[in-house]
Amino acid sequence: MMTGVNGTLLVPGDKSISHRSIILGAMCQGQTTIDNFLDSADCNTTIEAFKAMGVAIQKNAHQVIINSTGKLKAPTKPLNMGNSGTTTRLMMGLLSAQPFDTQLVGDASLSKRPMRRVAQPLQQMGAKINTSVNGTLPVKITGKQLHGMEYTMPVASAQVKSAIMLAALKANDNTAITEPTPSRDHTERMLKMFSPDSIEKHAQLIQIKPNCKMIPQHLTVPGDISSAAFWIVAATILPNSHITLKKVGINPTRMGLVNVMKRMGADISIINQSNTAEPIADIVVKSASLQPVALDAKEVPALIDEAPLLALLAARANGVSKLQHLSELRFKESDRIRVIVQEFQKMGIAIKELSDGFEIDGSKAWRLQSNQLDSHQDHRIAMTLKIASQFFDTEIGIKDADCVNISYPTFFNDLKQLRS
Ligand SMILES: O=C(O)C1=C[C@@H](OP(=O)(O)O)[C@@H](O)[C@H](O)C1
Ligand SMILES: C=C(OP(=O)(O)O)C(=O)O
Repeated sequence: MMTGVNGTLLVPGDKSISHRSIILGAMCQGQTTIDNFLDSADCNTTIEAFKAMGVAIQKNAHQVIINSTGKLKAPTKPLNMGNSGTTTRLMMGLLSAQPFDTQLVGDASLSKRPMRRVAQPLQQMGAKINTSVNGTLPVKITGKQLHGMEYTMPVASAQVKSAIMLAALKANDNTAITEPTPSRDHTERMLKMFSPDSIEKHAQLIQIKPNCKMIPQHLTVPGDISSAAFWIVAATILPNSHITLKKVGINPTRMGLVNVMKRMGADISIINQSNTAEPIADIVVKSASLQPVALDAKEVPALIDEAPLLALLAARANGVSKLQHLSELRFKESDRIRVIVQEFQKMGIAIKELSDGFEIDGSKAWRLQSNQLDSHQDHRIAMTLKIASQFFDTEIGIKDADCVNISYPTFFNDLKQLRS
């Protein structure tokens, strides 16, 4: 009998919220403390950037302590954004409005990702930003006094939205941002804590009032639903599974995967819910058989980082799923559409590439073609492939699997614990 995943797990802190807690804490005069901070490569990139601008940040086992004057100093060399799209784009907003110039550089993957989507709206506020000719890093930012603007977002992106909000906090008049499709709203919720007078939100309209008081906070980061997602999927598709994931963030703008999985027939219960600035709950998951599914464009932002896992679910469903509206996946740490197709085909999964997603026939048996898979140095791909590889008796290697350190350094230990 095939064994599944079983037991109780506390997944690490949320990556998006950890980044924002450093950025907003550094903008306050005084001490901010952060419990359950995600100690991962991407979040440490954000810490290092602020240290390079004179902010005192200490880290111990599960707490980060920020002591800031509320003002940043000019860094003495280019700021290294590593692999982190969130750090880069949010910092572009913040740095555009500083009284000094900066340069941002990143690793090979980040240096391919589009930055004009952030540079252009910021330029409308008066920012001076030079990207490479391809619209990528390295980026040069000449600090300026910005003005407010009214902006309707062409792409649903929390990173672009947050960059504009951070720039707007230092502009000389108000800014209004309209989101056609809601994306994760952590910046809005956290800004309401750190600077209640600076933000009003009515449905998809966000209004920012600049130069309001920023108040340091003591906050606890919820468990990352995007990390919990690997176990939610593993427990669903591996027979004889039953897990409980404790204190996971269940912000509705992040719940797309769970909603789609329930439509597919998954057995997921949300219990012990508590409502703080970010709602949290325990998530209980048992094995289930799945129906094929289709996506509505509007639900995609709430599951964008979980799309590789959705492809895996479709590959276990009892029919053909056409997963579309996923073209944003081509601009992540790898082209996640091309890479998922290539690596799933190595496991004999019946998957076809579409311009904006995948067509997957889960009713066809999987047949391993190669016992060496490739993460393409993309953390979410590495973890998705590791869960998929649990279906085979043979040992399967995953190239550059240590890239899980970007968002989930304890992933392999947690897998061992749930499989034992
Ligand atoms: O704002 C954030 O913290 C994030 C927003 C999303 O990116 P986009 O804004 O490009 O959709 C997501 O993919 C990323 O992992 C984290
Ligand atoms: C896309 C991701 O992150 P980022 O954009 O911050 O690199 C991710 O974590 O899947």
